[in-house]
Amino acid sequence: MDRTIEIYRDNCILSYDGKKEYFSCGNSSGAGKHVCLKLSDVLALKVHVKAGTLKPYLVLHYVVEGNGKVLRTKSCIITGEADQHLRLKDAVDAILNSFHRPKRLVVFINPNSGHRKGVNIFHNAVKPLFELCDISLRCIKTERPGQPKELLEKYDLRLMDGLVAIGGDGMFSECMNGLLLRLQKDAQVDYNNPDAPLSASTLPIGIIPAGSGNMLVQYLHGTIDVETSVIKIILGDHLLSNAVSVHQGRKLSSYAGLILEFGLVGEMMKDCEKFRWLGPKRYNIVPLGTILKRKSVNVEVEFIPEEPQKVKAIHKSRTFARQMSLPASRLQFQKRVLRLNSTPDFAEDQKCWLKKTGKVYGVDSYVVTQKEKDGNRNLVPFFGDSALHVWLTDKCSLSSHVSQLSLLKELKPCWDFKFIREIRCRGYRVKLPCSPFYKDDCGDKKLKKPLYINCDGEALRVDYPEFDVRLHRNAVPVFGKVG
Ligand SMILES: Nc1ncnc2c1ncn2[C@@H]1O[C@H](COP(=O)(O)OP(=O)(O)OP(=O)(O)O)[C@@H](O)[C@H]1O
Repeated sequence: MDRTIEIYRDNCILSYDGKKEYFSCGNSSGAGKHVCLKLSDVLALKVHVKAGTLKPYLVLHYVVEGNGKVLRTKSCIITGEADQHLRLKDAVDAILNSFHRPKRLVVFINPNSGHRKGVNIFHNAVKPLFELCDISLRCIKTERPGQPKELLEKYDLRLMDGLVAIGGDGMFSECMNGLLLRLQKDAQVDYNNPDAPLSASTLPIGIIPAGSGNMLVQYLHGTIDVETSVIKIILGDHLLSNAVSVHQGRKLSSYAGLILEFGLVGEMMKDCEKFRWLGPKRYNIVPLGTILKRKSVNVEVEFIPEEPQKVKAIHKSRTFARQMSLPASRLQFQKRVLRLNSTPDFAEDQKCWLKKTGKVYGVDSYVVTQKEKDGNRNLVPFFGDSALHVWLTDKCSLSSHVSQLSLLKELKPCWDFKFIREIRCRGYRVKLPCSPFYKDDCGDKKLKKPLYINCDGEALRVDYPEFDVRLHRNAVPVFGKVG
């Protein structure tokens, strides 16, 4: 029987058995097995030549869902005549091109993340899949902290459809910082001013888990499976994620894309850094010591409360535009993304600031917030929330505090405690009125003893008795879909 091969109209790729009764995809494991695929699950269609006979055949590579939200690749052989192959290949390639999947990626590998497997992961699990899908890669193995930021400062962004960080949350954060800072410079944004609207990125960032902390990947894909992360990047879907900026001493200290925890958790990260030689195990051991010596600190937290009405109005007035750093041609790849004045004009809102004061163990905020799903106690991540979720941990017994932190670690609701005060806001300022300070040569007040913020898994030093945090909505697209 002659096998002709066709693209069927309902978005399935199929081989036609010649009887017009059913459509099937020739399968290497045996004839007659019918595979129905959505074209959006197709990764690539490759022409191969059978050794000896020189007869060409096609191999279709596609995605299937496995258990526990994991994605896997599968392939099947499609037989037929050479002219049919050509027709099918052209048709499939045209369809795949119309999906605007990334074609050129810059990959930053942190070889020292987690169990130091980043380079192996790249060669064994990442590169082969990207190559299969004809994605050209510029691969940079980092040699020191700060390198992605340095490279991105000058990198020709026209040469990429996205960034990929192989490492942990810290590596993602560093790439995001490098990209956002570069874009602020290009757009001449006064990034040292906490109230300056952020120029958002239209270049997506992907993350492939290889670190000790892979929370962002877990949030995004519901699994920290490497192959799933690679497939999600290839498929090109992305969601808009918020970021926050941290300013102190009239300067931008950092952006964060995941978490910002001042006080106890910041101290934990600083203590963990001293035990880096222990590897990822340090995160299980060292925090116990930090919590035993926990200290509260007097704070004044001034914040701009969430105002749903107002936030909605601001969204309407946003315009659509292109990444300033990208030439028009590259934008074929970009989905239309909001060109944000991602921060509402805070200066206008000075009157709206509210204040909470007290002695606290921490002022913590999630950039990716968590919402309870369907009334049950399981939390689902929310990347584009209209406000920051901030909580103050007041003085409490050690046992209650440990219970609360354990819930937090297990990603369970942990705010139903009397000593937790919650705020939803668009930005806040932490003042440390009772922390000893001195005046430096410029007359600026500086803390005698630095305090720390856990900024996306890295310890960020607080040197000034005041710092500012601002939410920037939809600041950066991230490859993947929640779920
Ligand atoms: N080659 C390198 N050597 C050491 N540190 C690096 C290197 N490249 C990047 N870094 C820095 O390492 C930090 C942590 O990276 P990452 O999140 O990938 O690893 P992690 O294992 O999850 O975290 P940590 O190492 O802090 O436990 C990042 O802030 C990044 O700047």
